[in-house]
Amino acid sequence: MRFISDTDLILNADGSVYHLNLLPGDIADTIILVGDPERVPQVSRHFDTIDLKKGKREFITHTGVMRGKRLSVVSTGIGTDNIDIVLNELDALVNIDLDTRMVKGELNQLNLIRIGTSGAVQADIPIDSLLVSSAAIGLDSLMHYYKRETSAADEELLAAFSKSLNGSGSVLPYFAAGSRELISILGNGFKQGITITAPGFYAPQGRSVRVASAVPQFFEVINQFEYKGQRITNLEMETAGIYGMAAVLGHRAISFNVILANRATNVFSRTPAETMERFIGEVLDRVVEYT
Ligand SMILES: O=P(O)(O)O[C@H]1O[C@H](CO)[C@@H](O)[C@H]1O
Ligand SMILES: O=c1cc[nH]c(=O)[nH]1
Repeated sequence: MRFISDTDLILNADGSVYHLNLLPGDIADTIILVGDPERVPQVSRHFDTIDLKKGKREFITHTGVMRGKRLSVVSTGIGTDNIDIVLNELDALVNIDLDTRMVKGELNQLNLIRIGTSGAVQADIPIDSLLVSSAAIGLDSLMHYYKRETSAADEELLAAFSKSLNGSGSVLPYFAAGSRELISILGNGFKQGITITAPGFYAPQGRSVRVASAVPQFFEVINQFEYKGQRITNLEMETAGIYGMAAVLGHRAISFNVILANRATNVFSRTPAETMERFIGEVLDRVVEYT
């Protein structure tokens, strides 16, 4: 088995992983991932006990127990560059012996459940609704750096999308599916669709403020793309990285999108905090009951 060097996996003086500042045992095997660090206490206030609070930079973790189920909530900050860090370090906490720096003989599988905000791209997806990402297309480049296997069907969809987005070839997208098992257990009854994970909030999501977009028709392509009955439903900034990294590391992931904006109708929620609060409660109820 391969020894993992001091610079491949950096540990702090107390033995904790470099960015998350966590030790093995600090996390549960079911983890809620949120972008905004301020959403961490909004989730953990539903726990009956909070046994651990740690953090560094934007990566805040609370671990506790809700109705007998041990849960962690971890903030990732914004973007898939942070997802690379969070998923690798969470995996290291459960699958690498940090004393010997060897991969464990028996691997552990985490349940990773994202609750994030998002913008819908279809007029029929209401603001203040919850949507599950069946899969995601990453317009960032994270998963191009990892060896991975993809199915022929996924590659076909991706090729069709890539062709319609950029004849010029300036964007190299990747496709990553969520855990079918988690989606059928936890996502039952919610609208589902393909999420676009963008490497930014403004031009990379088709927004125009002062500088013109270099990818013409970005929004129209995303809004009109259809492949064998599948369509793109929403835009955000982490899900493709979470789905891609969870798959290569052997974990299960599902992403819940709290729809605060509708980009097709240009309407933004008037009650973003209340909507988030309601769906945190709903998702946690399902997580506690079914995982
Ligand atoms: O609400 P969170 O989880 O941060 O997610 C969304 O909000 C941020 C942009 O405002 C991006 O991180 C996007 O993915
Ligand atoms: O439009 C939106 C709303 C929330 N988060 C995003 O990334 N985009």
